[in-house]
Amino acid sequence: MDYAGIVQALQGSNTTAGPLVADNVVSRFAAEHSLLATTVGGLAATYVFFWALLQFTQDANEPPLVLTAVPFLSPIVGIVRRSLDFYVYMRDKYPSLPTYTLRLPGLRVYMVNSTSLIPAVQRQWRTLLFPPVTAWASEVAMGGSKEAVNIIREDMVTENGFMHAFIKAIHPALSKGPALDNLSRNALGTLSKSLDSIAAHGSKRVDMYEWIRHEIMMATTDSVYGPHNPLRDPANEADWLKYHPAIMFLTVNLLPQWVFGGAIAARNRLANAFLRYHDAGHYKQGSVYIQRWTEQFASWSITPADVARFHNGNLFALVANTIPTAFWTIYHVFSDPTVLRECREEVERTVTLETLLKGNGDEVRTISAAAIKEGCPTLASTFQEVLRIHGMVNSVRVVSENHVLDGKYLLKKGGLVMVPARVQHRSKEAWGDNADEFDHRRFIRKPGEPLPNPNAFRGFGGGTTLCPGRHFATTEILLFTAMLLLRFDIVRVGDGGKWVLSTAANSSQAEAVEQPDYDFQIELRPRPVAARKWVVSFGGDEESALVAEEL
Ligand code: HEM
Repeated sequence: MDYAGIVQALQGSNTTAGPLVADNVVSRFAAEHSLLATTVGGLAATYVFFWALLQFTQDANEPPLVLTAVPFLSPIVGIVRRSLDFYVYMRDKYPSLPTYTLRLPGLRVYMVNSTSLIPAVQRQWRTLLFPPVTAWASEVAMGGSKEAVNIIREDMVTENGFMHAFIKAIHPALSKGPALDNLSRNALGTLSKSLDSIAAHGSKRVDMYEWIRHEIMMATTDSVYGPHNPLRDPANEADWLKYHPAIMFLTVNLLPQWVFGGAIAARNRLANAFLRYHDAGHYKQGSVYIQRWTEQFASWSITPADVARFHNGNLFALVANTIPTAFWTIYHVFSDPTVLRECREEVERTVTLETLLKGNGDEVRTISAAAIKEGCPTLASTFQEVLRIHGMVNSVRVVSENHVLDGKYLLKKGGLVMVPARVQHRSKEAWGDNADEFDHRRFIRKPGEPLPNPNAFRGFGGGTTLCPGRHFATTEILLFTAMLLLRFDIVRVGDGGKWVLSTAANSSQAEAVEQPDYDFQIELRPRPVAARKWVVSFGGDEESALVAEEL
């Protein structure tokens, strides 16, 4: 019976036929629609069941529960719908909540909004653990064997466990000192050679992101892996480009692995290339960093096949964030005439010119890392503003036992704590009313003005997991940008020469920095001094490391 028929029958029940006819009509309707009634009833019962489950399993002392309209599913819908904007949207929707709970199927997520709660989270690094996140990625995204992952998982709390020992072992090779200077010197050596070659051949048109990606990839991996850098083989670089976009999906692990068959095959080929590098002992000619890194695995009896798999993870740490950060820095410096002028003036003042008396009187121009550090506050501030505006790390911690955060909020064992950088970076309380705008001078220290709250800056994370590679990345990016400023003009090709900031909505959330949604062409035009001899100097008696937090 269709709708019109039902209406007609029910209207008929008010006529002379009386209540008997009406009863018949209703029972016929009920009989014919029993399936619909059962379904609606079932759905209602299911809804009530899950709603009750949600309410009864939520402790009153946990952070307030939100997004419960469709129990366990509303948060997923919100995350999928709003993607990167989800966390800021939630902060604005619930401005009075320092922290809140999201309930997903089988999982509690405690989101941290309030800047003042961040030190409390970071202090509890033995209870709110980062190593399980690394162990998980080692298994599902890098394909580590069960044996190797068990070694990583065995003790994730004390200094006796693999992860803490590992981080402790690599830190000195990435901290101020000769090992870091060598890393930076070699990376800048590769970049200089590439710029020399462009300068020698006149202008060059490139796709901006792709060009920076390749340059940073080669410079970083040359300096880390040494003369036998596997990424120098174009086949290995191509395999990285096939594997990299799948890392986020492999880490989330919702879809079956065969969906990513091509990416996994590329990952395995790349691991084989690293295995050959490892077996030949080529790391011994690489940086101190890669030597310590490798020795650490060996001392925990992790097999070469697994070491090779974890090289893929190391490659991710090395380049996944350095590349987009370099891109946005160069973009913001060259796309805005004011930023360009101010940064170029600063950098030009640091250059020392030496005329060689021997030979034919050639000139040598030297950029010193120490002089850039001391003399370029606007460039340094622009770099930090890039990390503030484009930094999007979602620091995740696993709750290893019930814990009352800051004496107020019960966090239950097995839950996740998340500190989304974007919430902090777009906080008006921390950064003022123009928090959403790019202000290249924001980080320049002005006398009498208070410094911004350091907890609201999450570009390199914070606490015990503060990025150990931050000095290397900072030095590489700032000196690359400085060399470009000195030697090249950059012109936007197409679109009437207008620089338009790319959206970043499709960014992989495995990364700590947004990635542009599209690429575009630029032309590198050598300035009159471009083809002269340029030298980048490090070390000596000077303090050369561009230490991120000292900028
Ligand atoms: C601009 C470039 C970079 C950015 C923005 C960046 C960002 C970050 C962030 C935000 C974290 C903390 C993650 C968290 O707490 O959840 C982190 C951790 C880490 N980063 Fe970086 N990173 C960069 C470059 C590098 C480089 C070049 C290396 C390697 C030499 C590196 C190695 C690491 C490692 C090993 C960790 C984990 C630390 C731990 O487990 O305690 N990063 N990075």
